[in-house]
Amino acid sequence: MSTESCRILVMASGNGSNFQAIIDAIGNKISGANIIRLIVNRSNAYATQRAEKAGIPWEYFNLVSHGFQAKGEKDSDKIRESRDKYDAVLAQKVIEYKPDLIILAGWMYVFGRQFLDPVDAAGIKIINLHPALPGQYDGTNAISRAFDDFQAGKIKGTGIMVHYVIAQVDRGEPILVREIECREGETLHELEDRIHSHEHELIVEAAAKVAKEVQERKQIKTQ
Ligand SMILES: Nc1nc2c(c(=O)[nH]1)N[C@@H](CN(C=O)c1ccc(C(=O)N[C@@H](CCC(=O)O)C(=O)O)cc1)CN2
Ligand SMILES: NCC(=O)N[C@@H]1O[C@H](COP(=O)([O-])[O-])[C@@H](O)[C@H]1O
Repeated sequence: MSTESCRILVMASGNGSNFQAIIDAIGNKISGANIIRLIVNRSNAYATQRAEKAGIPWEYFNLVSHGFQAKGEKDSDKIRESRDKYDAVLAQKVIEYKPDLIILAGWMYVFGRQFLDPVDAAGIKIINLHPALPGQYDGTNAISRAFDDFQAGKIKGTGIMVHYVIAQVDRGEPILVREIECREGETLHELEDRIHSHEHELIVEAAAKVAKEVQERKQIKTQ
């Protein structure tokens, strides 16, 4: 029986070290899956270099650079309108590539329903890597916020998770969660490095888990 491969599309905004972890795991820790494309929203994202080296097609698609929002726009209604238009076009773009799974690996843009609803209707799952425990430090700068709270004696540790993506930021169902202790005397940079090394493991574990579920679902459909 032919095994249907899970088609993975990755979205990133920066360095792409988690994207690299996924690339390196394809064919071993992540079986029956292939990365069909990378989409970035920052032109200087090093993740694009990683895609080039790996022979993975990539493209840059940005809210301002591609004409959806005027540079420096401050009007909230215009911003909402431009984000909705960007989301709708991005959704159609992604759907045309026919991924089974979208992995947000340091994708620093909040999707609205104009993206989420069409992608969901197309049966495409979206998962996100976030450097915090469920319900803790939603949004950006999660590691530095946890570091500050540890320094202030408010927490003893933090963690990371991979979760399904829903409209409410970082509140989707967790897939995998890993607690990470904070250490006295550790610098923010040292904590960030330690967390990133755990992330590279967790993102691969989560991608493998979801890709397997997708494969099984596709095999059932072909029977
Ligand atoms: N609808 C959802 N969109 C996204 C989710 C999600 O759970 N639901 N996860 C994020 C990833 N993320 C945290 O894990 C995150 C990334 C970025 C932001 C944010 O505030 N972005 C700002 C721009 C910030 C910047 O450019 O530096 C914005 O979108 O205006 C919050 C959370 C991905 N999307
Ligand atoms: N809220 C989302 C968020 O903070 N994501 C974080 O961006 C970094 C991307 O690193 P990378 O570009 O080296 O993969 C990772 O630490 C990831 O958890």
